Amino acid sequence: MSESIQTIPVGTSPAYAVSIGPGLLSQCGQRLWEVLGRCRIAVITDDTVAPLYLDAVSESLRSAGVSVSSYIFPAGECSKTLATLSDILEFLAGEHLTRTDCVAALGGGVVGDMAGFAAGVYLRGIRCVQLPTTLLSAVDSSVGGKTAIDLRAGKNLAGVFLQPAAVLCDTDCLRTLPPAIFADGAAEAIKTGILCDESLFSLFEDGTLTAAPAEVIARCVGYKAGVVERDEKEQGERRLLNLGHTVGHAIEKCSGYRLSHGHAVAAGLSIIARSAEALGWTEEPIAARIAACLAKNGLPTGTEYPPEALAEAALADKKRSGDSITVVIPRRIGACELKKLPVRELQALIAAGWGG
Ligand SMILES: NC(=O)c1ccc[n+]([C@@H]2O[C@H](COP(=O)([O-])OP(=O)(O)OC[C@H]3O[C@@H](n4cnc5c(N)ncnc54)[C@H](O)[C@@H]3O)[C@@H](O)[C@H]2O)c1
Ligand SMILES: O=C(O)C(=O)C[C@@H](O)[C@H](O)[C@H](O)COP(=O)(O)O
Ligand SMILES: [Zn+2]
Repeated sequence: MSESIQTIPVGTSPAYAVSIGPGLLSQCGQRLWEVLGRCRIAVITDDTVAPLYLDAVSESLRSAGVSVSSYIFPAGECSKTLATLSDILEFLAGEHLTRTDCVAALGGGVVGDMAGFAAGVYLRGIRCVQLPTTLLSAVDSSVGGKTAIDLRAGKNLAGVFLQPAAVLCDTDCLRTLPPAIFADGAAEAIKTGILCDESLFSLFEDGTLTAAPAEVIARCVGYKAGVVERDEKEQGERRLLNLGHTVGHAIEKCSGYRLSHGHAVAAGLSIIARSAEALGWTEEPIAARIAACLAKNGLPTGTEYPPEALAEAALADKKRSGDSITVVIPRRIGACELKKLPVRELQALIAAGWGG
């Protein structure tokens, strides 16, 4: 194995490894053979990623003796639907994949969530591997086993937990990302810094990623792996990973999913930081520093959708339980906490941080 590849173990049951470094897609055949053994692989990808990377993946798998087929759907959040899930499931069945076979998600978080969901329910569950190609999928969505589709009622409202059998994160893929899509990943990495690591947050403060992306990816994955090992099914601590998402998901829904997840989460992070500070819940002033960091990375720090609309959209949040909702509150950069509120107080909480 190459020296420049870092490997992070994720101690869930079953356990798996996240490999991070250059050239991994062209080595995926050999690497996946070692993890999966003899099987057929159905590669699920989108129509932006396919022309860039599908040939390299298919060729590598075939030269390792793996039989490959592929399914391509239109890129973007608007494909994260029951209709796409149904099409993927019909494809897997039409290809006669069996319980010993595997789905490979080649793409960003949308492909990862769709392919993971399909693998999790096809034949009541077959294996899945994640081949993330966006910064967001590298730092966040390829690890931890959440999969989902959006429903008319809200974001990510149906899904299953399915830990991948392996994650191969080829950092060369990040070179073809348009700046706005790179920024989406920065939003989740900045979130991770606010959750656990001020020095990770600081890497983003001058607006250019000064550390190599592989280092940032490894630090984000290392933190997420620990949280997921302790709370795989989100009974407690894992809810912290939703920092900025109660408002962020509401913004995505209000925009008709035209605003990207990363951009919406950035606005959600800024709003909740301003709210927490205004209500005296932070240990020190943090909101201006968080907003400046996000803005330096080309991300929004607010939204046009009013607090009433956001609070209404947030009623579908999975951290709601009856008349209560648990929100993630930043205390300082590097430490956050969960706070349970009556749902009726959510609009006032959002309003406290809404203006920029
Ligand atoms: N499961 C989880 O834990 C988790 C975590 C975070 C986010 N998510 C989900 O992930 C999704 C967002 O993921 P995303 O930001 O990767 O969006 P995405 O998957 O829509 O990718 C963004 C765009 O980039 C294109 N693209 C992908 N790789 C590329 C490359 N290397 N070069 C050029 N273009 C490329 C895609 O085709 C798409 O058009 C949301 O649906 C969000 O809910 C899930
Ligand atoms: O892995 C997690 O747990 C997260 O919350 C990571 C989030 O960045 C991600 O967007 C996740 O899909 C949101 O989860 P949801 O359960 O609120 O849909
Ligand atoms: Zn997210």
